[in-house]
Amino acid sequence: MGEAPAFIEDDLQKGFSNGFDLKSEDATPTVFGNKAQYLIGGADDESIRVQVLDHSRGGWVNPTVLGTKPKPCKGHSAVPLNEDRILVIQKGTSLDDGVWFLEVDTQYVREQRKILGTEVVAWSKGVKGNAEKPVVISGPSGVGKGTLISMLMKEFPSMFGFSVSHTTRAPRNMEKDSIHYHFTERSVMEKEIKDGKFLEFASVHGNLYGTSVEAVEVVTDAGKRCILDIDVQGARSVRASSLEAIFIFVSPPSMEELEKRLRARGTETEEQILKRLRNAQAEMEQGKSSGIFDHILYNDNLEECYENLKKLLGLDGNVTATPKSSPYGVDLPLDLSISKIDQKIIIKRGSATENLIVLDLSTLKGGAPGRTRGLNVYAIDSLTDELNGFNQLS
Ligand SMILES: Nc1nc2c(ncn2[C@@H]2O[C@H](COP(=O)(O)OP(=O)(O)O)[C@@H](O)[C@H]2O)c(=O)[nH]1
Ligand SMILES: Nc1ncnc2c1ncn2[C@@H]1O[C@H](COP(=O)(O)OP(=O)(O)O)[C@@H](O)[C@H]1O
Repeated sequence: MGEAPAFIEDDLQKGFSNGFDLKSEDATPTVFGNKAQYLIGGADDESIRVQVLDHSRGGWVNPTVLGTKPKPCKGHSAVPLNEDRILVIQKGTSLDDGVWFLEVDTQYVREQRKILGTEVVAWSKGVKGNAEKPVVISGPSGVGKGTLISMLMKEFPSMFGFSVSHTTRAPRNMEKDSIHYHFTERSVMEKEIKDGKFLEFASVHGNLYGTSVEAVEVVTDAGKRCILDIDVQGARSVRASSLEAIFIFVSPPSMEELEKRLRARGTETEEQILKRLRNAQAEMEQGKSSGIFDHILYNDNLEECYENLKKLLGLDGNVTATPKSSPYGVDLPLDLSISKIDQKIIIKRGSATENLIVLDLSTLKGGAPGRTRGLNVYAIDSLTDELNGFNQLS
C-alpha cells in the first residue's frame, strides 16, 4: 500500500454490494480514508471481514488478517486513530468483549507485510485495566534465566504468567509439553510461521524456537504480566514489534562459571554443551551492546540477582497482587453512537445525553498481535462543559 492512509469515515447504506461477499444486512460496512481504503463489514458467514482498496489495481482485495477476529455482531461503529489503527466498537455486545482495534499501519503490521508479502491487517482486542508491560528475559544458555523465572512465578503466582514457546528441540527428562514448551515438528511450525501465528521466531542452537501470538494472549487474558524467555534475536524482533515490554539481559559472572553451570545441569550432550558455549560468546556481545536491553542483571549470587530482578520490576516493597479489573458488565447499545474528544471516545445510546460510557485511550499499551491493554473505561452521567465541541463521528 505504501503510503499511510488518511481516514475519513463514510458509513455505507444497507444493501451495499462491493462485488465481494461482504453484506450489510446485519453489520454496516464502513469505508475509511479520503481514498476509501478500509472496508469492515459482516460477511455471509456472519464473521467480520476486512477489505482493503488496492490503488494500483483499483479494486478491493482481501488482506491477510492476523490476530483473533472479533465474534460476529449486529453492527459496529468505527473510529480511525492516529492513522495506524481503527477502533471498532461492536453494537449489542458486552463492553468486555466489544472493543477492538484493527491495526492497519502499525509497526507490527508493516513487519508482517514484509514477511508475508501480502497486504496485512491485524485485530487486537481492547483489554481494560493496566496490566504491566510484559518482561522479556534473555541470556546465554545456563546463565539462570529459567531458575530466576521459576522463583518469580513461585513467589507471585497470580501476578506473572509464562509465555510457553514452541520449539523443535526434543523435550528434556523433566520437561512437560505445553508447560515448558509446545514441542513441535519443524514442518508444522514452519507452516504456522508462514500463516502469521508467531510474534517472533529464531533458529537457536540448531533448533527453531518461537513465541506464538496465542502464548502471549493466554497470559494477558488471565490478567497476568507475561514473561518471555527468548534469545537475543527474538528479543530484537519483539523490540521491533508493537508489544511494549521491559527487556532484561542476564549475564554470567564469567564464561568459566557459565560452563560449570551448564555442565552441572546435566541436560545436554557434550556436543550440545560446546555449541551452546560457542553461541554464548556472541550472545554476550550482542546482549551488552545491541541497545535492545533496558537492564543487564549479573547472576553471580542467585539470591542477590533475584532481589535485583524484583527491584527492576518494582516488587521489592510490600507488594500485593494487582487486582484484576472488575468487569463492567454492561452491554453496548444496539443504537450506539460515538463521539471523540481528544483521546476519549464517548459512547451514547442513540442521541441520549445521559448515562454515557467513556473509553479513555490515552493509557493504551501495546497492540497487535492479540491484545491492546490499558483501556480505561468509566461511566459519566452526562456530558460536561469540557466535552463540548467534540466531533460527531457516527
Ligand atoms: N527467539 C526465541 N528464543 C527462545 C524461545 N524460547 C526459548 N528461546 C531461547 O532458546 C534458547 C535455548 O533454550 P532451551 O533449549 O530451553 O535451553 P536453555 O537456555 O539452555 O535452558 C534460550 O536462549 C531461550 O531463551 C522463543 O520462543 N523464541
Ligand atoms: N547464581 C547461580 N549460581 C549457581 N548456579 C546457578 C545460579 N543460577 C542458576 N544456577 C544453576 O545453573 C543451571 C542453569 O540454570 P537455568 O536456569 O537452567 O539456565 P537457563 O534457563 O538460562 O539456561 C541450573 O542448574 C541452575 O540451578
